[in-house]
Amino acid sequence: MRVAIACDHGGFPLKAHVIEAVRSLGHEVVDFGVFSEERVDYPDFAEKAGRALQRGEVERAILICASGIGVNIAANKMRGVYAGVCHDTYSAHQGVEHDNMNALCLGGRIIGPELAKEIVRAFLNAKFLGEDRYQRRFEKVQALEEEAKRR
Ligand SMILES: O=C(CO)[C@H](O)[C@H](O)[C@H](O)COP(=O)(O)O
Repeated sequence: MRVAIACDHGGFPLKAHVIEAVRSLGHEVVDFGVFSEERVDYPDFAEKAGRALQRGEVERAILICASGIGVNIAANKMRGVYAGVCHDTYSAHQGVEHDNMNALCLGGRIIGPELAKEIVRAFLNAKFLGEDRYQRRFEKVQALEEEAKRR
C-alpha cells in the first residue's frame, strides 16, 4: 500500500527509521517532509499527509512530532482521518482492527527507533475487522464527524 509520512523537527530524527520499516514491508512511502531539524509548525505537515489520505492517494499515514500529541490533534480535525498516538504495539494493531485507525502518530522524543519500527509493523500489518460491533461504533464516530461540520 501507499503510506504518507510527515513529521516536524521533533520527529525528524525518527523519520528515517520509520521509512525503513515501511519499505521493509514492501510498502511505498510518500514523504511529505520535513527534511531537516529546522523548527516548523506541526499542523502544516499533519495537514499534508491528512489531505493525501482524504484524496485517497494513500491508504495510511504516519505522523511524527516530538510527543505525537500535536500531530494527533491536528490530524483528527480532518474529515476521514482517524489518528491515534501509539507507543506500544498492542494499541498500534488494535487501533486499526477495532477502530479503523488510518493514521499512526509517534513521538520522536518518546520512543527509540527499534520500538518505533515494531509499532509501524503492527500498524501496517493490521486490518479493520469490520465485525458488527466495530462497524457500529465506527459509524457512530462518523456521525459525530458529520455533526461537527454542522456546528
Ligand atoms: O510535540 C509537539 C506537539 O505535541 C510539537 O510537534 C513540537 O515538536 C514540540 O512542541 C516541540 O517544539 P519546539 O519548537 O521544539 O519547542
